Amino acid sequence: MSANLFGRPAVLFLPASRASAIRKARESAADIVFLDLEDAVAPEQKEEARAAAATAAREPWRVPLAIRVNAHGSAWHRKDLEAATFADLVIVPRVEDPAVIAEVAAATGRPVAAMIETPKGVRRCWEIAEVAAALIAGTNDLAATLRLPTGAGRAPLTTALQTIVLAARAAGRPCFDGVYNKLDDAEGLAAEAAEGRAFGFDGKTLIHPDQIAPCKAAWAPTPAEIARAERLVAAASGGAQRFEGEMIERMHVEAAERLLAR
Ligand SMILES: CC(C)(COP(=O)(O)OP(=O)(O)OC[C@H]1O[C@@H](n2cnc3c(N)ncnc32)[C@H](O)[C@@H]1OP(=O)(O)O)[C@@H](O)C(=O)NCCC(=O)NCCSC(=O)C[C@H](O)C(=O)O
Ligand SMILES: [Mg+2]
Repeated sequence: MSANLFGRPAVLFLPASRASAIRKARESAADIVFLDLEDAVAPEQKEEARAAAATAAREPWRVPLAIRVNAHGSAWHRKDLEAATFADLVIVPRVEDPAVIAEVAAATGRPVAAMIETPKGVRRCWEIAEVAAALIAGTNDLAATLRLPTGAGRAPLTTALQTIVLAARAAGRPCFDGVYNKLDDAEGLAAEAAEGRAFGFDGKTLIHPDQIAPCKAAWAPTPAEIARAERLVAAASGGAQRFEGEMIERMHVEAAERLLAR
């Protein structure tokens, strides 16, 4: 499957080593599932996780199934690529060089998405977006590599997040926001998801099934947005005009049509 990743806001990560999570993900309302072989899996479980990911990826899924391999240059990367040949999409963490994407695509024959999670990755984000199937913000690693103090929040990440969205849009690729670590804070998750949508991301990566519904709600157009879009499309005359006290032009009509199509 060469999956269309647009219009799929809820992207669920889970450790491939955790069988119960794979079962839960299959039954969940996630729009894309990422089986992780990297940071969610302890070194002594890498082999087992790789085998489980390959088995899961061979089975049919209702949604696109991705495998996140260990970083290029790590001890596990090469073997992970063999498992990833069964997935719809391969995710490569800590990408800093577009050549890595080309190499992984050649080795697996699969579309390859890049995680941007270091300053060097942000610096080459534009080139990476040209060859990657999607961009994903790795906000934990970004915070770590920037040496942000605990609790610094997202303000110091603004330039990186906006660069990821700009690079993805310039290349016509989908892009996904980073994860929200606080498992029991549905309100905080909803706020961060709304912020991600406002930034321009196509969706958000998630770490627990309980985060799926608030994420989908954040990306779903509200009844008020839908009603306004319907009125705007009906009123559109082709050029600049007054609409409910605001100027609208072609791009506003196109945005309203996109929203209605969703
Ligand atoms: C964070 C967790 C370790 C919490 O686990 P736990 O406390 O055991 O959760 P629960 O008791 O609430 O679990 C209840 C059941 O739900 C299943 N479950 C839990 N999480 C998931 C999931 N993500 N997907 C599917 N199913 C899930 C459990 O298996 C339980 O099932 P059952 O036993 O049948 O009742 C855990 O939630 C977790 O591991 N989350 C994902 C971690 C992960 O994938 N991390 C990698 C991505 S984050 C990252 O690295 C981003 C990036 O790289 C960056 O730098 O920012
Ligand atoms: Mg990371």
